[in-house]
Amino acid sequence: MIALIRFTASQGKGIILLLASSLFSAVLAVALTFLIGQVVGAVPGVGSASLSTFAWLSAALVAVFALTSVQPVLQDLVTLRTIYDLEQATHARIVGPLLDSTHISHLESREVQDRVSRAQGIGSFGVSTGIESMGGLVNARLTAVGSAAVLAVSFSWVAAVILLASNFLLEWYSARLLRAESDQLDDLTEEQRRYAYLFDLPMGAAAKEVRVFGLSSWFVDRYLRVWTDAMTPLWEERRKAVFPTLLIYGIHLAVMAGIAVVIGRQAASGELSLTVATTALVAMLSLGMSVDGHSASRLRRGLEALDAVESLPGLVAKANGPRLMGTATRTEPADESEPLVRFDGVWFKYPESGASADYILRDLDLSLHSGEALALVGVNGAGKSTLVKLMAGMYRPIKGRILIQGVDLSELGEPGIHAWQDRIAPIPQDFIRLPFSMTENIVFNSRAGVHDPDQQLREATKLAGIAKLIGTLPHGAETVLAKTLEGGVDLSGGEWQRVALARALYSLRNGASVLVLDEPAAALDVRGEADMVDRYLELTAGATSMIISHRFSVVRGADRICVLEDGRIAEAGTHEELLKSEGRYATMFRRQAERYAQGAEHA
Ligand SMILES: Nc1ncnc2c1ncn2[C@@H]1O[C@H](COP(=O)(O)OP(=O)(O)OP(=O)(O)O)[C@@H](O)[C@H]1O
Repeated sequence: MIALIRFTASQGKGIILLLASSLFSAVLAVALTFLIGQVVGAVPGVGSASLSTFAWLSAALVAVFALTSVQPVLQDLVTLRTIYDLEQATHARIVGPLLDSTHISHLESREVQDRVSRAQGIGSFGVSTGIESMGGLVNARLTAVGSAAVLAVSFSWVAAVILLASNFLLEWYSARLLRAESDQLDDLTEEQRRYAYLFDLPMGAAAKEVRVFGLSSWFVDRYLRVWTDAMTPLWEERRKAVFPTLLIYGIHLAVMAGIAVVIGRQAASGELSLTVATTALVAMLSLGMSVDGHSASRLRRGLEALDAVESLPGLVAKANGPRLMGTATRTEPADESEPLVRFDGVWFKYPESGASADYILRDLDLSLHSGEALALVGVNGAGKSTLVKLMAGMYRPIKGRILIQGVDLSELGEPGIHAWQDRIAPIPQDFIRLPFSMTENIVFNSRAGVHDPDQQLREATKLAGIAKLIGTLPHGAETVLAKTLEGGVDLSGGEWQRVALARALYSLRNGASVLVLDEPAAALDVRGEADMVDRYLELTAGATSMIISHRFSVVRGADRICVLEDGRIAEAGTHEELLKSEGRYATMFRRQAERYAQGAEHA
């Protein structure tokens, strides 16, 4: 609770307003109780009060009643503002540690994913719902205390204590019920991710395939099955709880009815005046209805969500291995003779792949020299993309070192790794496709400080072969690349690949010096591929480059080609040298060349 208040207080005055508003609401509830009794007792002809006293009391009652009616609207305004600020702050605290790290192991960690789900609030019971409930709970508690005091003073402290005990029983029970339910939901974070994924997929990434293969009903069926399987135990628990719930609520109602009967009898026998009887009855009703097990449970969930938010940075750090304590930020050469990148006896397998999984890279040695155009080939799953991710410092080797111009990546602190990552201009296989303009897709936000960014953009798009395409777009380079947005267009896979190439070339002209192309021609047609081959040297001019491709036409122009096999570099040399040595490369190249030749014959 203290943590929640501290967190809310850190977001500004919202918490003070929220608590003040709850206090005001409780004061109004008690005042209403008191005034109803007084007004009834002062009705002309019933009590001894004068007409003017009755009029004043009635006016006060109407005023309090009016305030009671307006108060929820004010409370909503305060709550909405506070919740809005809190949701933003919570979101920033969740996303911050996930995005801040230079590594990405945490994004593949199930433990981190579960913690993120909890931080966001499972079953939508998050930090902000907890805060919202805190207001309701404070209100309920103060109303209960005030009403119990009025009941004790006006009627009987025994009745007040019994009703408080009944309230407590009811609250304890409903809180227990909700706790059991939310604990069950906690165990379902993976299932929730699975059905959320199945829900999004047919409307997003797999929209086209789902339709072409007629998978719509299969997806709906699958989604419902996963969802039903996940929810069935929850419903079963709810079903089992029906009878005990009726029983507990029945006891509570019986207690209230019992007190009402005693008050009524004492009023009828003249032991209680009409004012006191009415005050006691209203106080009893107000106390009996101030039970709020839901707010208490939601507050507990909010605290748990806050706990998850606060522990997330530690868990992210744990998933990425010991924190980078290195202080080196330099990635400029200490020794000019050192290669730009050197893998030195590197062993690697993915952190989440388990102890029994085989290593993907095994004692790998590889150097990439400044200004060199290096190509990496190997069969599917050989570990080429993995090697690039390691080179970019997104994962750490399990054994061995990766040196950047003589400096071990593990000796660089986070700023050093950031600086190194800034020097890499990549086109990964699953490159980013932003639903923004063509310009934003290429330059991101890096126009500031760039000399003549428009000219640079023109050069990059020309070199990537999309200058003509931009000319045909309705708003030129400012056209939004998403059909679902107004004025937006959809690009073909090959066109997107050229946009990604333009992005890499633009960043190469603005500080980056290492071009990494992972299957850059995968979506290009024959002419596009030939064009890329012809201009390979032009594309990589002035840069150090690493190109990965299964298309040998693309890699043959590289200064050096390395064959990755069984986790290490099995062969290395120029295209001609490797052909001459009649090894693995030569076999793969000839097989592909034959297929191309056969294809040409049949064409
Ligand atoms: N994030 C990951 N977590 C666990 N295993 C992974 C992950 N990414 C890749 N792998 C596994 O690592 C191995 C190497 O994958 P990688 O993508 O590096 O191969 P590749 O040589 O680039 O393959 P391709 O030519 O098909 O692109 C594969 O067995 C793959 O299943």
